[in-house]
Amino acid sequence: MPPKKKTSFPKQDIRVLLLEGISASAVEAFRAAGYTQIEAHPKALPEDKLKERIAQAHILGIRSRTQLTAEVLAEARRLIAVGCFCIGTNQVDLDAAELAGIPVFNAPYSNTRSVAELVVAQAVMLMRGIPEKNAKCHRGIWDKSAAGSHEVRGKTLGIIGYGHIGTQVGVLAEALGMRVIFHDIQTKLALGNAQPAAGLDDLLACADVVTLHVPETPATQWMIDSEKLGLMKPGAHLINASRGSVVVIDALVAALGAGHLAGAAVDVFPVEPEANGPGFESRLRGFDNVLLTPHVGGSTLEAQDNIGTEVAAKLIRYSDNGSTLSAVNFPEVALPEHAGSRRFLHIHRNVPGMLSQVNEVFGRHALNIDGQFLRTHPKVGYVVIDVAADEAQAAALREELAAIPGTLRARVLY
Ligand SMILES: NC(=O)c1ccc[n+]([C@@H]2O[C@H](COP(=O)([O-])OP(=O)(O)OC[C@H]3O[C@@H](n4cnc5c(N)ncnc54)[C@H](O)[C@@H]3O)[C@@H](O)[C@H]2O)c1
Ligand SMILES: O=C(O)CC[C@@H](O)C(=O)O
Repeated sequence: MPPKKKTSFPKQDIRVLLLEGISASAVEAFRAAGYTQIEAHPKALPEDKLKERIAQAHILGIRSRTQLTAEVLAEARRLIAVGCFCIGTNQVDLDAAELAGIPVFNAPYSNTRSVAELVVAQAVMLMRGIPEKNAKCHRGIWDKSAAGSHEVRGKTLGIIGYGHIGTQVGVLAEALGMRVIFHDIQTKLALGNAQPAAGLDDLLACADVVTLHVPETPATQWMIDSEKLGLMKPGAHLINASRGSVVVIDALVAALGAGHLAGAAVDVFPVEPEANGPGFESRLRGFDNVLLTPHVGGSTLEAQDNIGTEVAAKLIRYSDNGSTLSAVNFPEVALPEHAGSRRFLHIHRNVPGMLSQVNEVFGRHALNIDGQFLRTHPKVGYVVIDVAADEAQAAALREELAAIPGTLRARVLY
């Protein structure tokens, strides 16, 4: 049998657009998989440019800066998948993407160790008063004093959000002799000697250092406000390397200004600059006892390299094979290889009778189905059908599938 050609998506026609300085390892992965149209930008694009570019892209890679709103996604007529080359996916309207038939992938683990290492280092720096001492030395002031400077050993670290990062922070902190308590909305296996706190307020009242590791959700938005900061121990420290929307900055400024908190380390901000260079504004600027970093918790070469490979592999697998395993917004289907068959992907609104209409299309062509895989979410269904169709049949079948009312995306692989 002659080798089957791809009918609707030859790889050389697939345009991959990577924004925000995604690691070169992603470009290498796409190239190694046979993709040739790969464009990588070091920055995020302004919204008007993004709308223009997303209309042409088949695969889009972003980090935390690019906002994929419903309005932007409405322009994404050709887009088959989005890769968030990071953990957070709050920058994407996941429901709108799903309803447009676009699976979104991320890298849930690859930068977690980098964040955990930074946070533990920040806890040590804050407890020693190093941010002020560093600032004073830069101004030529010698302040050799132990006042306000403490070992972390024996002190209490309170972790809010005991997930992939929070648990690693706890393990590393215990290795330094800290007592670890945590608060999470889910029941979590406590690692080492960590203990769940009786609740958020209890954690805030007990911890010498509080560190935030929650995702951005409606419940975590502005979760640390003046009331919660007021519950923290006088002289305690706050670390936020989660999302800028979790802490009310004006409230933190007030708590620091009043001397209620001894210091803070903040890596994420409610508004972050679009690109590197001047333009970072924050009321926290100018506090010697505050460590400010430009959202670099996960920015190590090791993490970025791994993320590039991991997310590119997920996008390539979906593009080549249709697997949506680990998509964050989409019915998950883990698919075998499909040598010897053509593979049709049909993404549709999850309404009664859809599967029978899909099967009727194949029935009309008197084609036997080699394999069928279906998963649904409340609003969206994803069915994959393997059939031994020739190229002309495949093109006709794809058109007929695309014409079924309620179809969101219809593709044929090879
Ligand atoms: N600064 C950075 O560069 C950087 C890097 C990576 C991740 N992050 C941020 O860190 C967040 C956490 O990452 P992760 O890998 O640990 O995620 P994760 O999903 O493994 O853990 C998050 C934990 O928070 C808990 N949680 C959710 N809502 C909560 C609430 N209201 N109160 C208490 N707990 C709650 C969840 O149950 C979960 O256990 C990410 O969502 C991302 O926004 C930042
Ligand atoms: O790389 C980024 O832009 C985001 C890093 C981090 O916040 C994440 O969500 O993984």
